[in-house]
Amino acid sequence: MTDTKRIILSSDHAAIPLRQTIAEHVKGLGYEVEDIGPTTTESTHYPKHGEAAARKVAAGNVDLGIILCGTGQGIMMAANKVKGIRCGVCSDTFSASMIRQHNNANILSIGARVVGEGLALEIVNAFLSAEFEGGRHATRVDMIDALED
Ligand SMILES: O=C(CO)[C@H](O)[C@H](O)COP(=O)(O)O
Repeated sequence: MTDTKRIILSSDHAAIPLRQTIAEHVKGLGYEVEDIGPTTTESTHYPKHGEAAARKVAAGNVDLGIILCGTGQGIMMAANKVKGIRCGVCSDTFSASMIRQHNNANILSIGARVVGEGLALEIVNAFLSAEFEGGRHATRVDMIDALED
């Protein structure tokens, strides 16, 4: 495990069982997990759940986030509207490593209607075990962040 300790999770109604499975998995890896729900399967709106997790990551209350909706796309779009957030949707382990190594992503988004549980856990492992490489990638990430100003 890297120095990263605190992980926040959120989702909409489409991803509750997978989110809870990921939360237990991440706890088992030794991370401190804050799962901000929701816990009922009542239909809800993914932008507010993406925003809630993103604001905590952006504020430095946690180190990284994992967010989910049906496709992972809508909640990613919402999270990326919060200043300081770099969130990517991943359906494969290579991308999950690369969004950390090259893009310094601070939130991973997963589509619960896209990937099965086994692959989702591998994606989470890849994201959490990768580290930002800096160097030329830092220049490019700085350029992304400058677009917020
Ligand atoms: O994937 C999503 C957003 O990108 C949502 O989970 C999805 O749109 C929810 O759909 P429904 O209300 O039909 O369950």
